[in-house]
Amino acid sequence: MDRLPHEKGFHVSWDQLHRDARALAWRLQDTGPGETGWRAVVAITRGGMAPAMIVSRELDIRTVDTISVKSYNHQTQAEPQVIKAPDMDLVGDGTGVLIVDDLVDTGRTLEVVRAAMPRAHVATVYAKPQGKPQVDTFVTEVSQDTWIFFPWDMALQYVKPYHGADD
Ligand SMILES: O=P(O)(O)OC[C@H]1O[C@H](OP(=O)(O)OP(=O)(O)O)[C@H](O)[C@@H]1O
Ligand code: HPA
Ligand SMILES: [Mg+2]
Repeated sequence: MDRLPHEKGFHVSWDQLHRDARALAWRLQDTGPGETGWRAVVAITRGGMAPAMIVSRELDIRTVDTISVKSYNHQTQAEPQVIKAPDMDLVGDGTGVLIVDDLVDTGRTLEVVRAAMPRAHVATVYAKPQGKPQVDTFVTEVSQDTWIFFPWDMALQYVKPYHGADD
């Protein structure tokens, strides 16, 4: 958590992520591209891959591609760049394509992704206020000063009991 000073932490377990990604799929059913269905899911690597797997399973979308955006040069935030594009013959201008990421924070990643596929539908599991305008569908909003910790970045560990903690 060395990027920004965040006031709060929101810790997401695998179980919670599974439920929230399923809730996202549930929402997307009603906002989908109608009878033709989604043509493909594009996951934004790497955080979008686990949610994209769950969403594509729930919506029975078998075609899944990836896009990779690099936003940081070591610790310095730089102009985000697409370093791995999806198959452009497949995704075209994004019509019928569902883009999935774990969260939107500032929205800079999604700005770049949207520029590549302007007609795609963008979905994230979590959203912070600054990035919300970049997202079409999301499940849970957290405040801008909250850092979201994902299960792949955490481990179970021992916690001292309250009793005797000050000894
Ligand atoms: O809205 P933004 O401010 O652009 O931030 C959101 C992006 O940042 C994180 O990815 P990161 O670039 O850390 O890479 P990762 O998915 O490989 O962890 C997160 O998974 C989003 O993709
Ligand atoms: O709150 C966050 N959690 C994890 N990764 C992130 N990348 C940007 N914001 C976040
Ligand atoms: Mg990411």
